[in-house]
Amino acid sequence: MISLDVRLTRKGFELDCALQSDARILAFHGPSGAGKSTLAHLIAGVTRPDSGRIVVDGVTLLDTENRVFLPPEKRRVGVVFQDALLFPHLRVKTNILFGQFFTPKAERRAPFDAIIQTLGVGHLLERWPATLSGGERQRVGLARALLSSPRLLLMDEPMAALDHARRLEIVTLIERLRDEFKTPIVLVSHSAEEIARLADEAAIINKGRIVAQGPPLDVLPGAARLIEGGRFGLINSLVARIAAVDEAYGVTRLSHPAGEILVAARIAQAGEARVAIKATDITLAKAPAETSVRTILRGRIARIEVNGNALAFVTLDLAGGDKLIAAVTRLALDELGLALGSQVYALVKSVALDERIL
Ligand SMILES: Nc1ncnc2c1ncn2[C@@H]1O[C@H](COP(=O)(O)OP(=O)(O)OP(=O)(O)O)[C@@H](O)[C@H]1O
Repeated sequence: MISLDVRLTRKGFELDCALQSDARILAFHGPSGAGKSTLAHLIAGVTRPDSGRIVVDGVTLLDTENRVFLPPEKRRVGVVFQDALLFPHLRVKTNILFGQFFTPKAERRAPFDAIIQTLGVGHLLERWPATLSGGERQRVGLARALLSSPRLLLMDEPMAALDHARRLEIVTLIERLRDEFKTPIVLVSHSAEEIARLADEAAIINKGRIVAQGPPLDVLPGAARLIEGGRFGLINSLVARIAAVDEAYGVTRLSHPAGEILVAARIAQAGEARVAIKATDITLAKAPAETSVRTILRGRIARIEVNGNALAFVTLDLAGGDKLIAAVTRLALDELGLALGSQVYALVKSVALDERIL
């Protein structure tokens, strides 16, 4: 879907990035000032590199050697930024229709009605942008971007300006866009939890370089040390089957191949639920002892990533195939004699429904 190799020098900042990806959702992640937005701007065409090449979906957007530079409006890269920039003097409907303005008629594949429906903006069409809430503005911005039948949807911190409820709404929406419209997405995000939930691949950018690329759970632990407070942001996201609601105690039991998960809430829905488990809320044990912890998952240590000096991120292969990352001290690992390949139990003190965390 995307292949790029670009260089750009600014005063005090040098970017030199090469990557290839076929991910449905590729995330750019890294510390502030690393160059994530700059890379996004290079793909969108609003910034020119000193040299390089960018190909999306087989179309060359930029090739300095051969003097190719498609201007932003010809790239068909749908752009959604933190603050959806809508034209204030145009009603919502006209703002959305503007999306296809630069798309040649023959290439206008995006179904207006389906987009309006998926994004739930039908009732907003006659409104003025100034009267919309942040979440509504974001949805209108997305509708406009999708209507351009984009080869790629570029989202730069689309959720940063939203509160928790709106954020969840947009996360769910992005999942639907990915599944229903099949538009590849590049998501710039400083939130490890957002990436773990949405992306199938993450590129970690530090000081203008891509320092790692791979499945989120493989590369996020290494990236956590680059980011202030990063270790607190690592959250696992597991899907488990709702087995029973215990009305007397107000808890819900979920069944996962690695063990039972107990959520301290009544879950009204049936079927499956997605739960969030913070890496720092996990204790590792060699055997499940008598404790108050009620979520105990069986796994094997697949990877140990030392973070700074004291802390280690331990990736477990859980029974059933999921991965789980725990943040524990290196001291504890050594004292327990835990190493690669060890069988362990992950004791989880508090499990939340994913919806509450995001
Ligand atoms: N228009 C610009 N002109 C000059 N320098 C810029 C410009 N935009 C960004 N920079 C600089 O380029 C570097 C990379 O910035 P960029 O915005 O790409 O980082 P980022 O990873 O997106 O950071 P953040 O997470 O804080 O948004 C920084 O040193 C920044 O100060």
